Amino acid sequence: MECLEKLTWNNYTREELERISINSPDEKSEEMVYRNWDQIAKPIDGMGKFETLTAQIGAIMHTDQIDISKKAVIIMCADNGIVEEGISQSGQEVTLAVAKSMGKKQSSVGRMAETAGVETIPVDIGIASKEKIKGVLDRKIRCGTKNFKKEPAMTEEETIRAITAGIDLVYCCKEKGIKILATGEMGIGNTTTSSAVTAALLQCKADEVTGRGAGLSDGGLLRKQHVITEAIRNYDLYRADALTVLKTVGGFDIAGLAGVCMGGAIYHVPIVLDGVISMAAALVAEKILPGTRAYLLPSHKGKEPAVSLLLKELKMEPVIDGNLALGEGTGAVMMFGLLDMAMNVYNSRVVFSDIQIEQYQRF
Ligand SMILES: O=C(O)c1ccc[n+]([C@@H]2O[C@H](COP(=O)([O-])O)[C@@H](O)[C@H]2O)c1
Ligand SMILES: Cc1cc2nc[nH]c2cc1C
Repeated sequence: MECLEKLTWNNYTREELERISINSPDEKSEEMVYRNWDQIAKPIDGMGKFETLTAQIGAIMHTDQIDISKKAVIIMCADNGIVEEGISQSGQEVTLAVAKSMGKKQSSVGRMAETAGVETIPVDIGIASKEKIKGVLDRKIRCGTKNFKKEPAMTEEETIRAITAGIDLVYCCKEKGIKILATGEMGIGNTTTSSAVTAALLQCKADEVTGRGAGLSDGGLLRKQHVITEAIRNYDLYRADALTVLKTVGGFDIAGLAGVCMGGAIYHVPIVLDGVISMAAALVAEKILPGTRAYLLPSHKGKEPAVSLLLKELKMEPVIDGNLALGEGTGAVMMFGLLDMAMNVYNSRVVFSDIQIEQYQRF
């Protein structure tokens, strides 16, 4: 646990961060996982997407002897200055309240994690309060971002510190014996920042990617779309690089989660993505460190409109299509439950000879 108590890394400069190179996952291990699945007494490809996902996990871990028994969800909690513009149904105080509940393992993700046997790691990366929260790791960069309608949300130095915190947490979790991680977040206003980042990076219109978030009136939705459109125009974001987009209209939570994605790629830890905020962070990570995508697994196709475009861009096909819009890492933790079932089949090694049947051959 000690490693998790404080940041163990120095911060990067932009140049140092961009110079990190990501290796591809191990194709031999991937092939071996597929071969093992074929030996199990079941129809060929019977486990569908779970065969692909577990082969990806094997490739990331460089083994076909897959162990994902120890799992955790890293939940980046932060506030967003843009909330001043009336783009969320909820007030900023909700971020602190839910983070406190997470510290007691009582929020939605806490209950789901209890069912799935997953550790929750809530992180204060920028909640708008000076309060130390029990059960929540302190990686606060600042008490909330600036209102991006008026000025960039973060400085470049703050953005890179948040990314570094995410990378560092993956390292600490790996040291602790955690084999696979999920991403989660809590932050009122973060569907606005995620939609803005997505629109800028995918060069699409705000109304294509902007939804009602945690529940928003028709008027609120129009305001949200307008704020994003104006920011893209005023900061010329269709022509900006990913780090600039992130610092201008993103948030500490998205930056921290982009760091978690990068950490997965650097330390060979599979990262299961949650909803729209996690996916926007994944896109940022892939743009800054190409190749990161291969270390990321989708979990669910959520309700926010940006999700479809993000999934297409990241070339991901999630298993769960639940219209979820909860965040906190709930969809990713749900996916852990399904992966555990798939792994139980895989590791049981009940092969064709066990049931006195000749193994099917692929044709
Ligand atoms: O994960 C998602 O896809 C998702 C979709 C809609 C809302 N949320 C959660 O709702 C909060 C953001 O909603 P909003 O309307 O304040 O931007 C934030 O705490 C997210 O965890 C999350
Ligand atoms: C209560 C509440 C809980 C949440 N969890 C994630 N986002 C949230 C938004 C609200 C409003």
